[in-house]
Amino acid sequence: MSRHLEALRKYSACDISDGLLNLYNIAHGGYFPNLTQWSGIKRGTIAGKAYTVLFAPISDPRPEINYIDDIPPNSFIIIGLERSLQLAAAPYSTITRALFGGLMATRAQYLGTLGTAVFGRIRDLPEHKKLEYPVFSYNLGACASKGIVKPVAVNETLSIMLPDSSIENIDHDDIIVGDIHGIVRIPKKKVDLDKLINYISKSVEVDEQVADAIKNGAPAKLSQKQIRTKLKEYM
Ligand SMILES: O=C([O-])CC(=O)C(=O)O
Ligand code: NI
Repeated sequence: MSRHLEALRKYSACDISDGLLNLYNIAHGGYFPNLTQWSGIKRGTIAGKAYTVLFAPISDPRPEINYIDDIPPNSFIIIGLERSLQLAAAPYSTITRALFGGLMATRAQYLGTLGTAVFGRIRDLPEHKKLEYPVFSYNLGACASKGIVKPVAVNETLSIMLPDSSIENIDHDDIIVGDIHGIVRIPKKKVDLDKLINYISKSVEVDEQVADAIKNGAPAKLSQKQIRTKLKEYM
């Protein structure tokens, strides 16, 4: 695993989001809302390279592809539905079929994939739990995807609809960090990873100092303001 992925695993999705917002002014700190982590929570933070998979309606002219058998190690599989199938509000998609299941997870894990995030439904939850394979999704489902939607492309940019109907993209090889809070995208085109990781390490250190001050009776707002000024030199 690359040095950057190893380093990012030491932090929470919240820490990464702070860095992306404060250092790069990235919208929403790179966070994609409304995903639940259903399994693999014991593994802690997962940081992998986005391996994007696009699902389209069965009527799409592109043929169905096999995306699962040739995934590079340290990937984070990101499954998205075409724009026309997405909703801004719950349940976030018009598709009730599950896009990922236990057999896919078993293969992904065998290939050294670190986790899967599905902007839609997943099934076979007990299997993901037994594998301790990290799976994130909007919701659960029972029925397979066949006959309704199909995977049509890998490693193309995915467009994900947010609750305000705006669109955020995920590109192939972006770094995706996931934990119990959901997933955060580090856009490879915008971010210097050494600079980001250095900032996050200082920011976590400073937050520990703020926590110590608060435990000793100092007011929270004032402590945050005073102690966090130290971070300016890393920006
Ligand atoms: O059959 C499917 O569509 C997916 C599935 O359940 C599995 O991967 O186990
Ligand atoms: Ni299954």
